[in-house]
Amino acid sequence: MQITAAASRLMVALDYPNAAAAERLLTELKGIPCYMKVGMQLFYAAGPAFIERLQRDGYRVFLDLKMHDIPNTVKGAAQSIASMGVDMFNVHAAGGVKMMEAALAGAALAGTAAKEAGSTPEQPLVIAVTQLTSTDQRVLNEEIGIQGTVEDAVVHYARLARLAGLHGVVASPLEVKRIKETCDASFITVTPGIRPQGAERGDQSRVMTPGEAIRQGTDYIVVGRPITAAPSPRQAAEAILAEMAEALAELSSR
Ligand SMILES: O=C(O)c1cc(=O)[nH]c(=O)n1[C@@H]1O[C@H](COP(=O)(O)O)[C@@H](O)[C@H]1O
Repeated sequence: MQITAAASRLMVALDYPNAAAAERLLTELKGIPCYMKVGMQLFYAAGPAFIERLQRDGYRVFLDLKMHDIPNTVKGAAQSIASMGVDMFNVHAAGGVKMMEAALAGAALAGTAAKEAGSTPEQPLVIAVTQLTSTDQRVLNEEIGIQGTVEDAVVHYARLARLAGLHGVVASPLEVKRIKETCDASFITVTPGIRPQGAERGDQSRVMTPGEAIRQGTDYIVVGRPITAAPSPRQAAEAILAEMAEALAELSSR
């Protein structure tokens, strides 16, 4: 039971160069009812056909294209994305409130068009990337040019995303508690930067283990290389799910 609950909060990042490579992981993970995240690498190579393929297998899909452009362009792109029927997509909060509102407006237009065509689609969840989990304090202050702490910068963007009417944000698990306190417990947090004990960080700066992230109260964890680069992706995913399930059991017994 807890494993199924854990799987519904796990988003596997399908960061692969083509559909065939992603297919191999899907075969490995067959039967695990997790979310699948399609990012720029796979989407630019495999396109909407791969989204449809995931949907045919019943997967929920997070299309992670991190849009950041003028509001009119984002509105049109959001309409195109939402018309694929994905469950979630994202934009950069750095694009500002008007741009985030435009993403919602574009998604709504896709919903209206689908209704006129006779179907009743669910509106996708639209979330905003705050500060990338690869960004550390030095990069934020010296390169991006935002002063103050990473946590304050993340919370500032989370506030803007909420103001724009978005459903949630992408942040590291380290910021989840403050985001939930500031915005609302129901404001969704999607947290990459997940590294099981002893796993390589790679380019991630703000990291936590799967269990710790769940204990922070995050809604979804995003995991790529700790699963996709593991000798046995299935075993790696099952170990992560077991860790998540244990943390969920602890939370529900509190
Ligand atoms: O929007 C995202 O999904 C995202 C935001 C962020 O701040 N950090 C981040 O790592 N991601 C994505 O989450 C995944 C993390 O992958 P791993 O570092 O391999 O676990 C990648 O697909 C990233 O593109």
